[in-house]
Amino acid sequence: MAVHALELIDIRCTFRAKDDHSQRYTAVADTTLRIADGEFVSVVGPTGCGKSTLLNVGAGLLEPSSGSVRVFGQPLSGINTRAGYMFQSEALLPWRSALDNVKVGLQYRGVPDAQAREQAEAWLARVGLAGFGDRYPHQLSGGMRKRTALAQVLALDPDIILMDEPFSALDIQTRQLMENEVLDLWAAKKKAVLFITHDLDEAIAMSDRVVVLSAGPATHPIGEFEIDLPRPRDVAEVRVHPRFVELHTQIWNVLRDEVLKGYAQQLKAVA
Ligand SMILES: Nc1ncnc2c1ncn2[C@@H]1O[C@H](COP(=O)(O)OP(=O)(O)OP(=O)(O)O)[C@@H](O)[C@H]1O
Repeated sequence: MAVHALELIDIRCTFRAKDDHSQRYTAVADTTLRIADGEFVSVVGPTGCGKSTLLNVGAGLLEPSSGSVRVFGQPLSGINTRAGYMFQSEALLPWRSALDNVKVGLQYRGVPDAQAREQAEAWLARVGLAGFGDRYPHQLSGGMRKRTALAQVLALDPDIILMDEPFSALDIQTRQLMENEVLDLWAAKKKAVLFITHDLDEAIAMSDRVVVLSAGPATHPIGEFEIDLPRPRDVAEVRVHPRFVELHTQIWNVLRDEVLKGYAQQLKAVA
């Protein structure tokens, strides 16, 4: 049997409720998610359902209340050192240049300075930022900052890439450019990717497989779809492919009720 890059097995995550610490809130329950080596898997679900919680479990940043995590067949304890993590929010150090931001992870790993510089420059060039290495984050556009963050993650050559709505803050054109760039980089190295998004179009355009989560509490997978669209893909062009439209309809049929439930819960929470 093939070894999976990442396995989340029978995961449950229970937190103390934010407003009343005597109460418990089970965000995720009965969730098993396996990602094969080289597979691109997206997880979609209504807002607040537990997508980031699952990603944090896979990154080793959050210990589940029960269940287990395996990385290339080995039980995970502590931080998942084989994974690189790209967040929704800005993760660049504002006082470091783009080049130094990409270098920092390599330096923590003990790569000598000259070599770290060379690798960081090569990665900045690969994400289209050759010549921008001396700019500070505030001197870069939102898309350029995302490219820098991407170079920062990929420079470490992780076997697993965890991405939590990395492009949600970008305008649609920049977002599609970045999505295509990620697909090109992924096709060259074929790492396992766990991609979290609430955007179903993005999930279908990028992935080999889309997993749909239920609304919370006790979020769990309620559908799983193989995305059998041809590759290489252009995320803008693939959206008009008849099979894309078919898959979108099938998945949306499963997701729609959960989105409505999630929305109703949000309204209740602010009432
Ligand atoms: N540390 C925590 N303590 C208490 N509750 C938490 C904690 N982390 C997450 N939660 C709750 O668990 C649920 C799932 O949160 P999570 O951030 O994983 O959802 P999400 O699907 O990623 O959300 P979004 O779509 O808004 O990004 C939410 O109700 C959240 O308030």
